Amino acid sequence: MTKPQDGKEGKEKLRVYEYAKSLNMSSKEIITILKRLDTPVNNHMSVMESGMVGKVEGFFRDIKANAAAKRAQGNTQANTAATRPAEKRPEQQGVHTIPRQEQSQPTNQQDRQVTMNTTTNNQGSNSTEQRPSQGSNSTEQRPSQGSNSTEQRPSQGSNSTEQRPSQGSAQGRGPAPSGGQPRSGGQGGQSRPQGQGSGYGGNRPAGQGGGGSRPAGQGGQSRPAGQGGGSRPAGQGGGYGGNRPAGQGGGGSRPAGQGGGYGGSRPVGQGGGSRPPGQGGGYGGARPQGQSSAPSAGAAPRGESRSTAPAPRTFGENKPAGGARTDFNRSSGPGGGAGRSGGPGGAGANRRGGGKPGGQNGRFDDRGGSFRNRGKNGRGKSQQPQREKIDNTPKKIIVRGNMIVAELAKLLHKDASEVIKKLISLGVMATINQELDIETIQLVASEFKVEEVEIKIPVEEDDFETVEEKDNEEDLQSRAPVVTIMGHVDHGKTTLLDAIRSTNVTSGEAGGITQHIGAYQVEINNKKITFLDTPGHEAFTMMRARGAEVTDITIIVVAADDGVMPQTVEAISHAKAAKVPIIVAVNKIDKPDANPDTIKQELTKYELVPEEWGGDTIFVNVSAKQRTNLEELLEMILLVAEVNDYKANPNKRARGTVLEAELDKGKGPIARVLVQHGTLKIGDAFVAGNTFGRIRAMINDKGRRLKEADPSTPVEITGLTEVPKAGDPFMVFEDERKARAISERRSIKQRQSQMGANSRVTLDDLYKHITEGEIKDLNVIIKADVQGSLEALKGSLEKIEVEGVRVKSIHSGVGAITESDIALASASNAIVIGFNVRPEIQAAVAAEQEKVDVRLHNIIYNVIEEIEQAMKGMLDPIFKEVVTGHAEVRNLFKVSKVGTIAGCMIIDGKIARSSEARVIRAGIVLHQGKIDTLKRFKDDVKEVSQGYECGITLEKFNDLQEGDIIEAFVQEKVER
Ligand SMILES: Nc1nc2c(ncn2[C@@H]2O[C@H](COP(=O)(O)OP(=O)(O)OP(=O)(O)O)[C@@H](O)[C@H]2O)c(=O)[nH]1
Repeated sequence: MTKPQDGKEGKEKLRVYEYAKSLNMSSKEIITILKRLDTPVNNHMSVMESGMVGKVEGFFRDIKANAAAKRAQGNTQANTAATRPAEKRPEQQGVHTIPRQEQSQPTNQQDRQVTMNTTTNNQGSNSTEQRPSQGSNSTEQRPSQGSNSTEQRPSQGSNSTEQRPSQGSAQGRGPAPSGGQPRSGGQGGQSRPQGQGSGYGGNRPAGQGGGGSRPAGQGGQSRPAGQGGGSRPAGQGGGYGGNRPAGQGGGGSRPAGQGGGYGGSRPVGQGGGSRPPGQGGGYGGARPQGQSSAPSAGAAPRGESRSTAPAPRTFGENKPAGGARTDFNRSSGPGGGAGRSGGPGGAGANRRGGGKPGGQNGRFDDRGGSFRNRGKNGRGKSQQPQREKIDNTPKKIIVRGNMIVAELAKLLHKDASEVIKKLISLGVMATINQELDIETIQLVASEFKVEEVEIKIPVEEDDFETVEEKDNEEDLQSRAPVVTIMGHVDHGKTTLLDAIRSTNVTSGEAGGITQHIGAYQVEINNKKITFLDTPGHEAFTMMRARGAEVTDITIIVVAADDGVMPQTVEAISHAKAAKVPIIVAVNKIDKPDANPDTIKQELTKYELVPEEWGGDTIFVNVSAKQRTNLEELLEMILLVAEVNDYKANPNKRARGTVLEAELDKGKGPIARVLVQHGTLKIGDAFVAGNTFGRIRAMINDKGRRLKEADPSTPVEITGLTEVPKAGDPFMVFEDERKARAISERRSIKQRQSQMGANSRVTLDDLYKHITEGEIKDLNVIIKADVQGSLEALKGSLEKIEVEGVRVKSIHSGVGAITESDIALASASNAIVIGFNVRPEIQAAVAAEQEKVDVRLHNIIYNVIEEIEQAMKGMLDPIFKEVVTGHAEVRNLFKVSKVGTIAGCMIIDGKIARSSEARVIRAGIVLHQGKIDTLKRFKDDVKEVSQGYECGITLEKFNDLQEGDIIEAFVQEKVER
């Protein structure tokens, strides 16, 4: 006997997936079948060991055989038993009866077994049906059966394996009288002893046709003599056409129809000979074109079914002539070769290519276990109510953002491969792990006929401060403006705040003792104004740097007797950077030397031009001390507020900003917050920064307990679990649990981001920001040692323009770089340029913390070049200055020939003999050069660390003074 499979295997290693592909099946199906056949494999890459192919083919054959047998059985029964109406399962009708029969037949005992089997059955039956379709009438009937099996049986489900077997036996044909033909349990694919049943190939070693192994006549037992293997020529084994020697085709010898199953697979001409083309039930199809056709006809006893009809579904048709589809088929293939293993028999056959027989091809579906009708329904069934392909595609899907193909497939109840195919048809080459954007998801969903795709992008509640809530215009109501008072030291900010607070308390609360809660409200003309209690631009900018935009209006206080001072200018810069309207309060006009007009004049330099001079800045002359003109100032604030129309929606959960917070011995953590949106209520669960809590109590600036606080109201709250920070965002959530979860996630995120890179602009990544369009202006803060350098530098920098990006000086001043400069840079995404000045210690620390880029220079040309190159993306600093330590000059010793020796104390870090040094006096760099000598007592040393005294002399510089700071630094190579 030929063992086609063997032959094939001999050529090359056949892997499961290849084999599956050749059968147009999935690897999973083959793996499942192999498992059932007790020859499990690991995965789709496993090699199909010798014999496996045969087993699988046998398995298919058996299925075919079963189907054929069933048919035969049906016939027989029809003839005989009235009891078995089955036979008459004409298409539809069979329905009723058949089921019973089958069920009745083989016991259900083993049933249950796997739907797969059932499936198989179906297939078998299907094939049968199809044939019929092609073939004569009888055929059709069967089909019906087939169909029955498919759909109805399901119910029988149980029948599965066993039944078939029974059918198998049935195939044994004829006799299989009483359905009982006891298919010996054996028959059922797996359960059958090898070779028995009409030989469900399954157990049989590949290539051994059932015939071979079957004891004569077994096919057994059930088969009537002649039909079963017995009658078949050796090797033909139950219908394994393949095995049959060419020409032998069981067909001939087989009683009609029986050969059934196999015929198809037989090599051309062979089995065919005897069978009518296409008959071999499922197999006919399998035959390479032409081959099958040949003989066939008539031969098949059941001429009916197979009869003429060209193997209908046969794959054969689709396949290239002669070429079998499956590998094995091929092997035996074309040559019409004698027995190719009927091979793929039934199932296989069904599947092949177009091959799927009239659609019925059943398919094993391990998953569902159920039979899936794939193709179009076979003709044979034409009249039968086709079973609707179950379309389990959901009508609506909810998309919560991008997802990968596998996730989408799951959502659509599809195989990933189906989705991938669809994507390819849409021109998108995707892999199973490829992420799809929402648009593509919608497209694919519509291709699968999903009626509705709901997009639900979850709101990023963890970063609630970044979420801008849009309110409907009709929900908005006017709110009090929030005002911050800024100005130079001693110009009267505090006095002004106090004066306003004490003279303009809300009506009805006059005389009430105001509490310090970070802000307070006054009322004038029945309108409220909220003043932030912490004057000064540092606090203001600190808030901004933390992302809190609290202030609506700023009041710059300038003492009329003092004029515009450095901090006045800073305050103006900060207010402008925040794009907040400015009102100038010229204070201390009660003083005899007060000269408000000079102030006005000076401020025009900063683009603050009074209205009477054609500008748009409101100036109000006041005396905080004597409470003069305070009302006018308040009215001006209301005027600005009116123009800007500050509004908020009070009818939603509250959001705001923490103004101050502390741990109170009696109350625990308390926070003073400004409600900015919505209404805050007692009992509300909230998150403040990285902490959370539930409002236990609220008091306002008059010390009164409140139950609710609407927009622009400052309140002190208790009920926190920890102390938040000033500037922290505050928001109410539906419950405490959620608030806790969010606060925890925020803490984690904050820790992570602190470890991560900074997002502030630096000269090193400036070009990237520019090219990405993130930057339109390069904000700079310039500090210089003298006004002249400052102006020169500022003028030169503002002339630079690269690719439409310009340098914008948001603040400039004379003196050391202060913490306030860093805060402003941080809040305004600016870089700080120091010309011949150094950062104050606190400023250096703040710059480090806030990741503000501070560039220190002493040659204007270098500054310009550095900025220009950075803007062109050419900046490639190779070295970066690293300050290693500072020494304070405590004593001076003048030694002739040596020069001035500075007796120093290392106040931080260390100073190495090899490092460079600069001399700083009051924040100004006086000298920069090399260290000449570094001694501890009389010894030269390489370096001296913090806390130790030492003697330092500098090259070419002797003009040291006590109190000077010697800063040591080295140039380190920077990895870019
Ligand atoms: N004559 C006069 N003196 C005033 C007026 N306003 C404030 N002063 C005085 O100016 C001094 C400084 O006033 P503050 O209110 O402390 O000034 P500040 O701007 O808050 O000062 P810092 O808090 O140090 O920044 C105090 O002695 C006040 O009494 C005013 O309108 N007229």
